[in-house]
Amino acid sequence: MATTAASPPPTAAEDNVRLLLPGFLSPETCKELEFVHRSCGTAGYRPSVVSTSLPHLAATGCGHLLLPFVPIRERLRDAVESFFSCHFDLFVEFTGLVSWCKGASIGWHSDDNKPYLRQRAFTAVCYLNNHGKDFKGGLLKFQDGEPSSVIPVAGDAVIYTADNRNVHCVDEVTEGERLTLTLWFTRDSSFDEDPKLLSFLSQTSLSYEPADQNSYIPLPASDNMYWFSYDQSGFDIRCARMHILGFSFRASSDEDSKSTSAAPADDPIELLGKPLRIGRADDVFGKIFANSLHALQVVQFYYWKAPELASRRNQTTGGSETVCYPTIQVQRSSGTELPLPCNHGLAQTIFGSYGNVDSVIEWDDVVLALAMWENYSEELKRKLSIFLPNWLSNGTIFVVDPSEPTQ
Ligand SMILES: O=C(O)CCC(=O)C(=O)O
Ligand SMILES: [Fe+2]
Repeated sequence: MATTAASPPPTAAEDNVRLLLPGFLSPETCKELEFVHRSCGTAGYRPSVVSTSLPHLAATGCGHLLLPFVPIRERLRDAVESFFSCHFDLFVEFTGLVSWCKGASIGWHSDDNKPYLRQRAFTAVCYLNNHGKDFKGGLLKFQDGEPSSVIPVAGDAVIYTADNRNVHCVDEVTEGERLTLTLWFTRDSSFDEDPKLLSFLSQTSLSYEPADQNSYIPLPASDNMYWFSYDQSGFDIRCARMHILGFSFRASSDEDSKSTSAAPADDPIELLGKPLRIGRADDVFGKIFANSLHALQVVQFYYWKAPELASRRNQTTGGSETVCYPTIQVQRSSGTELPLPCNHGLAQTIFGSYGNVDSVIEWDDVVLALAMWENYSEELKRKLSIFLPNWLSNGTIFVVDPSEPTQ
């Protein structure tokens, strides 16, 4: 008589437990997500990590910046449901951009290994920049099965089960900033991220007036969320991101700069929530930004679009295209730099230096970037005003076909 032995638990080697998806995101999408993260990121949940979660975006006046994530979440969920054969079963539990900065690592673990993480069924990690070029270290390794390690390449994604068939670790990042988009999927609808996001969006993004700039100006969260601490020292992430690109925050007017030096604010960090300007060496840009995050978003946009701006400039000087620049003066003065506590050397060490940052900038390009950023934000806001009523009536976030009538 045949005996039926209890089957051993499946191992990673013999089951479909993970899949690498090369080139899942386009280079342009990686750059767009990098722009969002470097404009909006806050101190992460672990040391040496900066993160941008979707609820954070929705709660800080940047609900429109959720839009680039929507098709990616959908495509990743389809890929996970199809590979793990669990069609129409999954909800997104968490979506976030994560920077693993110098010193960041995580030891062997599975992603559902804590009582409060049991709801996680699958993980998806998309890499937004490149091992070797943008950072050193930071390989993803699995204890068992194939592929046994993943070398991050911009655009590649890896999907895996969140249980103990995928015990994994990330080697320490020794230089630069390793950027990922991480999602967890759950079968338990009570952990669905969408209702939380919709609740924030319905509080902040329901009214839409075309050309209302206030509707896309970011609102800073509490200052401590931007404090990156490292070995007894630290810096404000907003200042550090500006500094890495060669800019600094300046007082909003000469009057202000006098009062700033005469009567410094109790906590200078609070100045980052108030109107200010930006400068570079002896130059001060004439535009007054609503707060530091507004300025940072424009500077990061300028950095994202730098190659396009340079080629536009060449075309313009060649006479083939006329670009209308708004007039914004640049003053040559030492313009008071805000007295902010920012350990610049440490910021440079933690984030490394970015590629393709010119030491000399064309202020005309910053003016053009500002106009392009306004158009970009306006367009996303307009799209959100079409999508949001559909999302609210469905209770989920999905790509809406704009040609379909609103429900
Ligand atoms: O970023 C990766 O490669 C994996 C991240 C990870 O293991 C985690 O966040 O739990
Ligand atoms: Fe993990």
